[in-house]
Amino acid sequence: MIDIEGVVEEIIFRNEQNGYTVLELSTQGLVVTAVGYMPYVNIGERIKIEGEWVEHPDYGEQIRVLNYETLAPTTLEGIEKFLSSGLIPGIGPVTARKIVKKFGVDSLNIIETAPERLKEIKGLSDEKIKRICEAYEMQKGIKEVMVFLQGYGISTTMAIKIYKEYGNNAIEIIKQNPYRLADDIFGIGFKTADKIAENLGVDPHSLYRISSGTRYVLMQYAANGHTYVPKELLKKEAASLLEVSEEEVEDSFVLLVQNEKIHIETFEDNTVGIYYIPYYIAELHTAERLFNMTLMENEDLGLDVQKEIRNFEKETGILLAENQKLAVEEAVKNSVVVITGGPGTGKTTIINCIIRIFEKAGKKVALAAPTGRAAKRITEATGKEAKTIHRLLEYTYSEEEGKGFNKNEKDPLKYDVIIVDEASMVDILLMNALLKALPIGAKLILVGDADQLPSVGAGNVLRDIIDSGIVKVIRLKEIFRQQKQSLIVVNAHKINNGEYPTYNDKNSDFFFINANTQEDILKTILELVTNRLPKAYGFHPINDIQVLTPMRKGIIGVHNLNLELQKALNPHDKTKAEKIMKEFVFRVGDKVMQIKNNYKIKWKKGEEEGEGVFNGDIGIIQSIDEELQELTVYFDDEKFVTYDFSDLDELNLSYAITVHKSQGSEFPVVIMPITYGPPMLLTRNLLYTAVTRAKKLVILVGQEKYLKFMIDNNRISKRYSGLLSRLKKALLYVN
Ligand SMILES: Nc1ncnc2c1ncn2[C@@H]1O[C@H](COP(=O)(O)OP(=O)(O)OP(=O)(O)O)[C@@H](O)[C@H]1O
Repeated sequence: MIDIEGVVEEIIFRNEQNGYTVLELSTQGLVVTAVGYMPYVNIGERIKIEGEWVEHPDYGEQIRVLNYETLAPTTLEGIEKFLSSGLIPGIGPVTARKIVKKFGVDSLNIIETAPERLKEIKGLSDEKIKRICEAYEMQKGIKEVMVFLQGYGISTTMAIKIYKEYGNNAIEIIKQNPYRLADDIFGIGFKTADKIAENLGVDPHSLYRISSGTRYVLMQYAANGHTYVPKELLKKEAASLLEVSEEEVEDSFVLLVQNEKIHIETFEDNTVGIYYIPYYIAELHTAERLFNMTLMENEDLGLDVQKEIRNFEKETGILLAENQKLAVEEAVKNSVVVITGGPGTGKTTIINCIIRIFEKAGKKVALAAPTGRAAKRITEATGKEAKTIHRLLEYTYSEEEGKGFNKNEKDPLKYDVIIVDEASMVDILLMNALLKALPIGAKLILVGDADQLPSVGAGNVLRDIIDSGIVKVIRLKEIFRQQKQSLIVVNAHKINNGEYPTYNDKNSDFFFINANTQEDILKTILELVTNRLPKAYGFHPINDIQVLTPMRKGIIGVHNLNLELQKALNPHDKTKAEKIMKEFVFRVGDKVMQIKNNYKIKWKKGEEEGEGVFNGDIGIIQSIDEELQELTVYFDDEKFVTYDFSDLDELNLSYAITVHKSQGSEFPVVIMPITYGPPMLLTRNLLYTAVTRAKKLVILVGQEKYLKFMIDNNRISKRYSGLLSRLKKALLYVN
């Protein structure tokens, strides 16, 4: 065993995931190579290592590090290197040199204990000094977290996230309840938290561990769209995750009920479902509130609705079909209605007519949609500003109070009528929040397409409401768009009815290109995006064309398509900044998508500021700043959002996205590969959703037999949701 102290000259390699590092250490005039687990060692730092000499077949003699300790750098050169290594956002090589020139070997001490003295350096603003001090403090905290979590495969990025979430109490919080990591930190799963717990001495059979695991399984199910999990299934899954008996899992239910973490419900058919409590409350209240609304006396508008419809027809030149008129009348008559129909069936036209009538009657009307993109679209189509539901309800986040909506039962919305477009995307939590904020007597008009894939979040809200029979539902079937010329619309309806689409008519907007292998499909897609479509139609390859795919993996899976499309559309270029990630590179000009709801992240839109970027939001990378360790995205809804590098796992390239993630968005052109894959993915529902995302052109590429397979495959994956049965029960009660 040897002991060496030296200054880190160079990091030659680092595996961010497990901290394995190869570095060059200068010690007493010599430079030696050291390898081993040293996740948080940085250039310029002085370290003390313990290890042994080994002979590497290719690289020669090196030290295998068994233990290490970091010491603050002491030489001028070391301090300068350390400061400029990128560890402290805000300090680059120039600032580092200035600081060291001024304060010499005392530099780090001054940053730590007398930061106000940094003012003595020319060109450092107060704001920058504040940032430097915060970053210095933070990196010390992160280092502590890293050391504490050594050996659990926690990457530096994860440690930063943990520190940012819990601050200086991180270690204390983890010690108290390591399972919180799996709930709070995106990217840390139950297994990792469980390993930490084991090392902290948590008994594998303790109720504490088992109830944490059970709750985790429930949350996973919720993330996949279920509001509850059947009891037997939950027992099985939790027992297998935790490697304990199903009886032990069942025992944990008692504690979880006591602590108000879960709710156990026996349904009409005697099956038992277990809810994670927020979903139970949301479901229960949604059912209650909807039911109460249907009992509400309806106020007379004091207008002749028929006459108003005739006026609307005169002004727009559109003669409403009977069913459309009915939709308008029912919207006026009832306190809740659902208007559902496929593309081009006149939903927007009806919304326009409804807004007009209510506003003429002096009512205040709010228009909202679940996503920024959908809100923007309906704003353009109606000329009336639509908000996202989050904004309508004044979503806020604060450190003290956490996330929440300012608009709720205590401070309800000040509108008489709320129209929600793309209602199929509203999940149970959001529906509950919306209903909570409705003032007594207000009307709710839900407009959407119930045949789309259901919401990303938990629940089957729109379909359950429709199927329950509790509210008036108007189904629009007739297609009006462009005198039925658009094959996209005609084919969407055909697909939805289980018929095969027509395509490849000259000058039409729906094409199928045959390609037999996945390699050929990929080649064809690349050629279409980069060359054929821009040339033939003038479409912009990044802004206008969206590749959608059912799959995540494989040649035409979302990951590989993104790599290939990035190479073709936004290749490496010395003038464009880049940030290397684990499996790909982010580059200025890349199209990216947010892949989880982030309620805290700040955005700016002109003078306006706010928080929250949501799953499915798409934008373009505007800038990457290595020194500040930040990446800025310009989103479709004109918001600028700056991400800290440690939050970049919330973004993905989005030249290609999965059909699931495309819900609620529309694109001028949609291209989709059609090939073999798991039957649960190749469904009619999914094809219908993909096709209806396109406004101007659909191109399917692949084999026709799989297109047929999809249309014939009418399976709808089951969602465990209790809303339908609650609403039905309520209806029985009235009848
Ligand atoms: N009764 C009608 N007679 C003639 N044209 C109509 C009628 N209703 C709607 N349209 C026209 O059909 C087209 C599609 O209508 P609209 O945009 O309202 O449908 P939509 O259901 O909102 O479709 P999407 O959801 O696909 O946007 C529009 O051009 C509209 O003007």
